[in-house]
Amino acid sequence: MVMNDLQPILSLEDITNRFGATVIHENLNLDVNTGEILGLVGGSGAGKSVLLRTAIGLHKPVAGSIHLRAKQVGVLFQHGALFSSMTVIENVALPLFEHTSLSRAQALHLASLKLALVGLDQAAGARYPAELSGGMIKRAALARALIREPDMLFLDEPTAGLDPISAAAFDQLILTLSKALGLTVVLVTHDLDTLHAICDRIAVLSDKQIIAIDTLAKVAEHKNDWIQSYFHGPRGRAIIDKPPYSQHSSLTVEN
Ligand SMILES: Nc1ncnc2c1ncn2[C@@H]1O[C@H](COP(=O)(O)OP(=O)(O)OP(=O)(O)O)[C@@H](O)[C@H]1O
Repeated sequence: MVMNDLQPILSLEDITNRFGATVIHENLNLDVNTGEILGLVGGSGAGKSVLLRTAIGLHKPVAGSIHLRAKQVGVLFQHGALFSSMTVIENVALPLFEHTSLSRAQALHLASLKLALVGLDQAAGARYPAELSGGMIKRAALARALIREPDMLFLDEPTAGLDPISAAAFDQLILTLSKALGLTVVLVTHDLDTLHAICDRIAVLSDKQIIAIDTLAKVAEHKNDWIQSYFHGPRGRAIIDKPPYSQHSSLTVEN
């Protein structure tokens, strides 16, 4: 309801994570709004993946609290490879095999619907992961993340390893699905194009905390050194200075 939508779907409060003596997060706070696509950025090793794992309950912080109000969560892990010994459709259906009492036939039928949703046909579903392109594997992994009808998706570097055209197509798929299904999305990325094309807000993880969270344009104005070099280096400038995809009337993106 409206009242619930005003509440963040995810709140991380005063989170501290450490491995041995190494502190990764210290009194970190982050709110994710219902329905938004939030991009989480930060230098290598800043703790983005650990934060994502903390949010979904796979990593227990040494201090702080997590309020996750999503009814169902889907996750696409950074190295979320599909099982090579199973066909693509079996991989997508796997969470249903494991977590529901659906029959095998029912689970496979639902998996085929999810494959269609992400733009993969039956022939792709019948193949083994090694027989798919990188872009198709990402799509299959996304179908698996969607199989239990999540209202929130966590994506760890969804476009890593994709060529620019496949990455742009995957960005647009995430955007379309998010808006069509009302999904809240948190995505960890190094991809400036992704941030620019689909993220409503950007959160910057640096020095163990979220040091900025706002629109791309506003975050890029922040005086922090990492933000300046990330958003205003040669790659960042090209992105910041161009209009979002939605204003590129002639752009078509295909896989
Ligand atoms: N299970 C673990 N045990 C010990 N150290 C860990 C563990 N998991 C992560 N770390 C350390 O925590 C730090 C943050 O790791 P994390 O993977 O979250 O970084 P990241 O921001 O996602 O980096 P990248 O952008 O390179 O993927 C790193 O120094 C990493 O070595």
